[in-house]
Amino acid sequence: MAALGDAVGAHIDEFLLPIGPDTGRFIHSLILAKRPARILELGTSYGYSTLILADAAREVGGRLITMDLADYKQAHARAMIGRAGLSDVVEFRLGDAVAMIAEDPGPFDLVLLDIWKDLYVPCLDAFLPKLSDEAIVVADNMVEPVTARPQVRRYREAVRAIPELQSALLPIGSGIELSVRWAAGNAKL
Ligand SMILES: C[S@@+](CC[C@H](N)C(=O)[O-])C[C@H]1O[C@@H](n2cnc3c(N)ncnc32)[C@H](O)[C@@H]1O
Repeated sequence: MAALGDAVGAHIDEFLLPIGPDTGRFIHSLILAKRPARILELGTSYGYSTLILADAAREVGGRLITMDLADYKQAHARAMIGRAGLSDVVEFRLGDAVAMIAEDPGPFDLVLLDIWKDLYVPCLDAFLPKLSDEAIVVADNMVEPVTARPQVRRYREAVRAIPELQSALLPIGSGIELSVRWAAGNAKL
């Protein structure tokens, strides 16, 4: 079994690893309800979650920026988005997400964090100053896979230590941490 784990680890980049249908349905509903204007996806991969985010973004007149390091994955995702007639909703950005977030002026109204798990905290640090008031951050893989738990635990600790973010772990799909930015001065608080 250990050998199988090592073999999977060596080829992890080739697997699909999508958010799955439950998390997909949840985020789709969230977008229809909150109507974010500017959505950021960290981890395009082959476009499973990109299609869901883009479909919801189109319904509410929003735009999606999606980032990934792998050109061959984004090429596939771009083709799928084209076939779905969603190309005008999505902007594909290729490169290191942490660097590309730093270059973007923001604001971000909804973020899907589904990149390699050691990058969750660096990505959080990069997009935190660019979140709009009441922005939502959905971070995937809080429960599964088990091998990612030490890294996602560090993310949960980091996100819960930020006073302007209210956070909860939801048992949806692979486990998601849902955080909302409630800044001081928000009349709803
Ligand atoms: C779990 S997959 C994303 C799955 C996708 N959200 C879905 O539901 O189909 C994580 C992705 O993060 C990408 N990635 C890893 N390191 C990155 C980095 N430094 N910058 C941008 N993307 C990166 C990988 O290429 C991989 O496609």
